[in-house]
Amino acid sequence: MSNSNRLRIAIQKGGRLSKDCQDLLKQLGVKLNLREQRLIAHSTNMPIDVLRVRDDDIPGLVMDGVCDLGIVGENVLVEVQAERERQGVPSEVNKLSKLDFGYCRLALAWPQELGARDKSWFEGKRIATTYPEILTQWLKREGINASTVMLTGSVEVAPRAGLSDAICDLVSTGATLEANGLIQGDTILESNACLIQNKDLQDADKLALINKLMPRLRGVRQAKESKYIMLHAPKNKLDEICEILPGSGQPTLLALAGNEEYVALHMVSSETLFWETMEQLKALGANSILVMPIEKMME
Ligand SMILES: Nc1ncnc2c1ncn2[C@@H]1O[C@H](COP(=O)(O)OP(=O)(O)OP(=O)(O)O)[C@@H](O)[C@H]1O
Ligand SMILES: O=P(O)(O)OC[C@H]1O[C@H](OP(=O)(O)OP(=O)(O)O)[C@H](O)[C@@H]1O
Ligand SMILES: [Mg+2]
Repeated sequence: MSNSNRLRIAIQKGGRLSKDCQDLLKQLGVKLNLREQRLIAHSTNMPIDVLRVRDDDIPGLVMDGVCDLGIVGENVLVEVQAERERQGVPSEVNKLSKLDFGYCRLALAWPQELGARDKSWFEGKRIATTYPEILTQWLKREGINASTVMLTGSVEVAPRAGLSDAICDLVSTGATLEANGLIQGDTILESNACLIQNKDLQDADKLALINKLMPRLRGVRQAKESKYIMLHAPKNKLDEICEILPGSGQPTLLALAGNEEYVALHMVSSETLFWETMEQLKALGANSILVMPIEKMME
């Protein structure tokens, strides 16, 4: 168990998730004294310490109570959980929230020159992966008898190097597969970054701090999805204009100095305005249409 009375959060030190994690903590109002080489960063305005580690270590640190919270890809979380379950080691965590970054999928791929293949082709083949537990479970579910070759990096070069017949690796844009002459097959897991909590956490002060941060997290996410919309609308077309604005329950209407026919309409929309909607608004006589980002929200 963490013996510090400061909330300990594990994040990835370097790599795909580290910048998003640091940005998220900043948006939550956590000020950090980050020094590149340091393992621990202390918050200067909250009783929080941030541990910067390899992403593979994050689930275990949270499961074992070394850290109270962690931000990690679901792919790594599921892999570590499966490995621990097989070994009979505690593997539960509370998943507090899925986050809106780190989206990728774990997919099968094979050399392009083989052309289209179905699942049965994998029978008896060697598949290189960093995720042997997830892959083995999938192969079992599908009734495919194939062997896994564990590689911690450069999985995409394994077929060319003669280490395997196919791979099972993370894909986002597909550029890595393409650059290595591989075709993407079945997706076996979709993943986002997520926020996890040690399931035995009982310290009242730490729980209170988490309860303070969670509404902020929801507020950050809601703000990202919402827009503040302002426009000038002809009074006689207000109903039609409101009808095409997404989520315009109770817009604010303001008089325009020296203009009896128009009003200013302000509203928070739960989604952005597409160009097509803006063109429709314009056709109804609206003008000065502004769509602005919202930084924070609290309802
Ligand atoms: N191409 C991608 N696009 C978006 N997210 C990705 C992508 N590749 C990986 N991720 C997510 O980011 C996480 C970290 O990826 P990264 O490549 O930095 O890991 P790593 O090389 O294992 O780093 P570490 O040194 O921390 O072990 C992955 O586990 C996954 O959840
Ligand atoms: O489909 P793409 O957009 O090309 O992304 C997929 C690649 O991204 C990840 O690696 P990363 O670039 O993070 O480097 P790493 O292999 O050193 O971890 C992943 O392991 C793939 O190799
Ligand atoms: Mg890693």
